[in-house]
Amino acid sequence: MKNISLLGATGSIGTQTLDIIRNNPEQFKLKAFSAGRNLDLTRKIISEFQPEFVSVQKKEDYEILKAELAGNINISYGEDGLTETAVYAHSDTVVNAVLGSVGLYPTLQAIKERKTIAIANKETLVTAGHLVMQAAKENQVALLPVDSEHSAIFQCLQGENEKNIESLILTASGGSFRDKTRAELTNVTVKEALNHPNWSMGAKITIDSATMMNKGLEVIEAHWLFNIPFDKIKVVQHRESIIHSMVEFHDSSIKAQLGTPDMRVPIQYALTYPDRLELPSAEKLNLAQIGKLHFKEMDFDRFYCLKLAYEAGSAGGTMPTVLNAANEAAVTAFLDGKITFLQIDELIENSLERHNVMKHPDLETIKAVDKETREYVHSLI
Ligand SMILES: NC(=O)C1=CN([C@@H]2O[C@H](COP(=O)(O)OP(=O)(O)OC[C@H]3O[C@@H](n4cnc5c(N)ncnc54)[C@H](OP(=O)(O)O)[C@@H]3O)[C@@H](O)[C@H]2O)C=CC1
Ligand SMILES: CC(=O)[C@@H](O)[C@H](O)COP(=O)(O)O
Ligand SMILES: [Mn+2]
Repeated sequence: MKNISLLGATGSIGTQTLDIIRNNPEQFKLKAFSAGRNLDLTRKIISEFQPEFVSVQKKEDYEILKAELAGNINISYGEDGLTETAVYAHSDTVVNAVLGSVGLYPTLQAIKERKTIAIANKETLVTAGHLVMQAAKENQVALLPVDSEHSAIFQCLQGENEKNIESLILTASGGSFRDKTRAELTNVTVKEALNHPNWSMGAKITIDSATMMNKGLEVIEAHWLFNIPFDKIKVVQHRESIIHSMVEFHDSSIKAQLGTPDMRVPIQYALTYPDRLELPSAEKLNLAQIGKLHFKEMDFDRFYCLKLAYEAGSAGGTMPTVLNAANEAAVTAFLDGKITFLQIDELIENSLERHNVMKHPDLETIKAVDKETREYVHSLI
């Protein structure tokens, strides 16, 4: 039995994780979870899973729940509450499915408590991958990828020696606007941007997918998870999202992991690794029915955010922290209707250009750079 703390239970990854827990009561028990502002779903999760601990984002929601639940469950709130969820004493496994770099500190604390970490929250690895990987190594904690591309690479690497890797090849669907030219992006709407061709996901990652920043964040995530230099991490456009990613070896052999686009597969694998469980509701892949798969070279001028991410990742130090914070602030502004789609890359590029990189930043420096970058982006909007 795995006892689970779930960060971001009310989100897209969070609710799919709950599906897996629901369908495998002998294997998994939800001990603690965090939510953001969705109180209705929070109540439903408490009622169905009867956890011991819950945390919400805001104090006012905490007060409401506290009155309703009358001492039957431990409740907390805010960033402290997220960390309390992550380090909850009766949990051995943390699924980090919260959104954004707010997930960094809880992850570091959970690692110190020697919890196994299933990580979907890529912003945490982009913001301070060096701190997370160092903490995981020092505490001998497993960091299991949930992101579909990284799960694919992780699966391809089973039984392989990392010294034989030639390159990692991440696949990119191209997102909502993949068939538009850059000029055609001038007047696109939030509603259009939220219409991903293959995946049903939270709003922020769907916009990241449309700008191709999602793949940029994933390149940096892969660099940290698999300890591979940036010049050995490639991206290829693949519109069907059937091949989730590949590993090329020195002898020119390439291994790929395939499947229909369903995040429950990588979530479940992170929870059962090195074993597997059945997932009866997952649609089986029928290649004969699909007939053709398509691949295309990445165009770095068209998908400018991917270029920015490679540059920030290669510069290292605090540069990826700036990339992530500027992107989080710009995407929120786009979703709120305050800026246009093409202003997202502009704001990120401005933030990167003015930043003097600091090498080997500690947690306090990371937090300060993250905060200062968000303030800078807000000052430009
Ligand atoms: N969705 C997907 O298929 C994939 C997602 N990922 C990554 O997983 C992470 C989660 O993505 P996704 O599930 O799509 O996102 P969602 O927006 O659907 O869910 C985010 C979750 O985090 C909570 N949350 C948001 N902000 C805060 C905050 N400041 N404090 C506390 N809780 C907060 C939300 O609460 P509430 O809704 O209650 O407000 C919700 O539970 C991201 O890092 C994303 O990049 C990676 C691969 C695939
Ligand atoms: C499901 C998942 O892992 C997402 O990160 C997905 O990969 C987004 O697709 P694209 O970024 O390739 O459009
Ligand atoms: Mn992904």
